[in-house]
Amino acid sequence: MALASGVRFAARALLRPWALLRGTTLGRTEPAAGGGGDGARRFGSQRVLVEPDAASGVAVMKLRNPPVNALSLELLTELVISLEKLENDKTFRGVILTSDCPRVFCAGLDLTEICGRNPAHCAEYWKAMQELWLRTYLSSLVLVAAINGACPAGGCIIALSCDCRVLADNPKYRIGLNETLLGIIAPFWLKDTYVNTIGHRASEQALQLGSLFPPAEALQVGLVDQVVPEDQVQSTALSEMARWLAVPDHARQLTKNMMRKATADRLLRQRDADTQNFVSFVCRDSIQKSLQAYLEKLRQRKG
Ligand SMILES: CC/C=C\CC/C=C/CC(=O)SCCNC(=O)CCNC(=O)[C@H](O)C(C)(C)COP(=O)(O)OP(=O)(O)OC[C@H]1O[C@@H](n2cnc3c(N)ncnc32)[C@H](O)[C@@H]1OP(=O)(O)O
Repeated sequence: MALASGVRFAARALLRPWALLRGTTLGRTEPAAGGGGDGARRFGSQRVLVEPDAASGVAVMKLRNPPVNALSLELLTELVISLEKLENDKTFRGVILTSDCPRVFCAGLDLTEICGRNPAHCAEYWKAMQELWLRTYLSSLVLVAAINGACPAGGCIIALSCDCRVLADNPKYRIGLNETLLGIIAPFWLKDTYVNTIGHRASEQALQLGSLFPPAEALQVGLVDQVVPEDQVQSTALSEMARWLAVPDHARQLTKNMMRKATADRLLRQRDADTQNFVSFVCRDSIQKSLQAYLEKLRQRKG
C-alpha cells in the first residue's frame, strides 16, 4: 500500500537530521542472541532493536529507551526509520512491536521534550509524533502490539495504530489516553483512533476521564484484543501474527487502507494547523505549569 506521497516526503524531510542517529547501529547488523541463520541477524539503532526473521517474514521491533520508553525525538525518529526500512524490505510482512524496558511498554510523549522548550522545538517534536502515527497507522505491514508493560497516552496511540493488541495480564499494566489527567487534551487524530477502536460513547467517557484501563477492563471495552499471562505475550503475538499473515497481503492492505485512509487523510489535510494548534496549546503558561507539576509529581513518586 503506497503511503500518501506527502507522508513519505515528510518522513524523508523529517529524517534528514541524521545527526539524531549518531552512535546508532542503523543499517549495521549484528548476530541475534542465540545465533541462528542469517535471517536472525538483528539491526536497529540505539533506541530501537529490530530482530528480523527472514524465514517467517516477521520482525520483532523492541523499544529500548530506558527507563520508560518515553517518546523522545530520537526514539520517534528511530522508530520511523526502522519501520520504513522493514516496509522497504519485501522479505518482511509483519512486525511485532514490544518493549525492552521492564514493566513499561511506552510512557507516551517524553514530557521533557515539551516542558520548558521553545515553540520551534515543540513544533519539530510534534511533527515527529504525527509522522510516527501516520507511519504505523497506514503501514502496509501487519503490526501486532505485544504490550508487556504500562501503556499510557502516546504509548496507547502506538498500540492503537497496530492491527491488534495483546496485553500482559498484570493489573499494573494499564492502558489508555490519560491526557486530561495532565491538564492537556488528546488531538483529534488520537480521538479519532480511539473512536475507531472502542466506539464513540466509550471514547467520549474515557477521554474526558483520562481513563487508564487495567487489562480486564481494557479487554472488555475493546482497547486490546487479548489479555494473557505475562510470559505468553510474545508467543501469543506470534500466533496472532500468523493468523493475519494467512491472508493474502494485497487484499488485506487494500482493506486496511479502505478502513483507515479517511482518518489519516484528516490529519494529512491539516497537518500544519495541527502542529500550530499543538504548539500554541502546550506553550501556554498554564499548560506549562500543569506539565511541570506533573513531571515533578512523577519524580517525587520515587522518593
Ligand atoms: C492539542 C494537543 C495537545 C497536546 C497533545 C498531548 C498528547 C499527549 C500524549 C502523551 O503521551 S502525554 C504523556 C503521558 N504519559 C504519562 O502520563 C505517563 C507518565 N509516567 C508514568 O505514569 C510512569 O512513569 C509509568 C507508569 C510509565 C512507569 O512507572 P515507573 O516504572 O514507576 O517509573 P517512574 O514513574 O518512576 O518513572 C521513571 C522515570 O521516568 C520519568 N518519566 C516517566 N514518564 C515520563 C514521560 N512521559 N516523560 C518524561 N519522563 C517520564 C519519571 O519522571 C522518572 O524520572 P526520574 O528522573 O525520577 O528517574
